[in-house]
Amino acid sequence: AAEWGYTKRNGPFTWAKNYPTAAGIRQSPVDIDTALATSDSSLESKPLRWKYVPQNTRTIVNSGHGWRVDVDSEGSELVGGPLEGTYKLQQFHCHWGSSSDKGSEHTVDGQSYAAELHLVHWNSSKYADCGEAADYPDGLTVLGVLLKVGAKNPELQKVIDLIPSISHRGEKTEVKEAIDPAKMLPKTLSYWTYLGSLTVPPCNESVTWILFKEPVEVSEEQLAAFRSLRCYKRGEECPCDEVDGLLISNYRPTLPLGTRELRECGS
Ligand SMILES: NS(=O)(=O)c1ccc(S(=O)(=O)NCc2cccs2)s1
Ligand SMILES: [Zn+2]
Repeated sequence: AAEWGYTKRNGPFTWAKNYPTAAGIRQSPVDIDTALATSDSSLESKPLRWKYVPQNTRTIVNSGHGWRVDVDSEGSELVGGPLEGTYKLQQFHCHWGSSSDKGSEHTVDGQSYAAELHLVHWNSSKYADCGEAADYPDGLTVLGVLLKVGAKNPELQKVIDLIPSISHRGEKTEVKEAIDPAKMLPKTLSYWTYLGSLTVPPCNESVTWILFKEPVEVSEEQLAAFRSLRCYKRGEECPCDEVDGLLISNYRPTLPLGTRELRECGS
């Protein structure tokens, strides 16, 4: 079957054909209608806490759908806020658009940001690994960080420096200079949280989303580097009808929140 992607032929509006969950009622991303958000004292009473081991960022890979930094989960942990138990970091990656007026997956009161960073965690209190956790409603938690155009982001620059060596699908390389995921998070830790899904096929409805309110800055040049990734393998012809197979856009448009609760913590 033709591999899913982000073009007219294989993009988000075609995914439900091969991945029926993509048509579910607990899908992500969503538009954050800030007027709908309810503040919840139980969230305020259990501050979100994380611990990452920068030396455990192992490899960066071109998945064909973007770049992804795979992490050795050991030593990491995310607890508190809406979470029961302990979650461990599995990987982090990003979504962007063909120009900086769009590219984030979540929108806030209808406003898109230039990109969105996702730190993917799995419930190590209940499941053996990320793959198993992805099949359960409380299996995964993704920390989302909205990226807006501004100053060059020094921590993300360590990722950008590696992009030329993973220009084509399937290419991967060691991350030699440790990347600290904690340094990519905003200063203020206010967030929105709701129950959703993976934003790529198989779109498992197993994600507790935690989206920070404060955007983090990234430069236009850094966004341009993301768009230089190719969605096809070296030596193969370009399958996608994207301008010479460049991954210029890899965000899923928003889905309805429906009857789901949207909670917030912090102003
Ligand atoms: N945009 S997002 O944060 O929702 C992600 C996209 C892909 C993710 S994954 O690489 O963790 N695969 C998820 C898995 C599927 C099956 C076993 S695990 S998480
Ligand atoms: Zn993502």
